[in-house]
Amino acid sequence: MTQPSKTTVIAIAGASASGKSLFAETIFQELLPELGADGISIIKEDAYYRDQSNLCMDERNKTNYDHPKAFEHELLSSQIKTLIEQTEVQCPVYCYKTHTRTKDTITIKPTKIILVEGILLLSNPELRDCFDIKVYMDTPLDICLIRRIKRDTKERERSLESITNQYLTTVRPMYHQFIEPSKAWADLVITRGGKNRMAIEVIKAKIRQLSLRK
Ligand SMILES: Nc1ncnc2c1ncn2[C@@H]1O[C@H](COP(=O)(O)OP(=O)(O)O)[C@@H](O)[C@H]1O
Ligand SMILES: Nc1ccn([C@@H]2O[C@H](COP(=O)(O)O)[C@@H](O)[C@H]2O)c(=O)n1
Repeated sequence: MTQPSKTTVIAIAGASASGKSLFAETIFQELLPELGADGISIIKEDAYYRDQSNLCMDERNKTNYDHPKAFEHELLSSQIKTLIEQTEVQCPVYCYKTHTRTKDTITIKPTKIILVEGILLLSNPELRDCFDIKVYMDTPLDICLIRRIKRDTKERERSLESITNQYLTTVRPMYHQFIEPSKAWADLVITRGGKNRMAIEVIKAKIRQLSLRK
């Protein structure tokens, strides 16, 4: 994106449980002391899953959460553009248990560096255009599945049966249809997940360099 503003927006995309959150959170936590809260922030694409409060739980359970239509990408891109214009936004808050947004929002203030992480960030042309640097976490799908099972049973209150059903019906097919092809748009492809120390250091060095810009 051609952007004379002081903001740099970095996308971190890739399969579910490929390590996007860990990678983004590690960079954020390690740079926060030097860049400060007005220097760096994180936005999660998951916060922009569509509100489903009008649907009953049975209907919500049937949603394909790995299809681009499940996200309000137009709200995400418009909020990124608002932040680039140096105006704060109200980011939705999403609940994986109820499959919908809560009534709360979180204020996100403009920062010099914005990290955005999510599965389908590079699949949407308008959204893609918002990013100055596009990173793709290229973790093998079997490793992602093992990590997703561990994470979703512990943190998202899912049963093994629901995880494996969802994986076979939507997660895996949508990965092949939308996520894997979006790797072609990436500037950097990261192997070995959210603990790839060299990749973390390379992105941190680039962010430090960009943060010195007026
Ligand atoms: N390189 C890695 N080694 C071990 N565990 C990892 C690694 N990368 C990520 N994880 C773990 O795998 C799980 C999924 O990672 P997460 O960052 O939540 O993925 P994503 O945001 O892509 O869905 C988390 O529990 C995380 O701590
Ligand atoms: N109600 C929901 C919403 C999303 N998911 C799954 O989350 C995955 C994306 O988040 P990651 O942190 O894993 O990247 C996506 O694969 C959806 O299947 C869900 O299970 N329930």
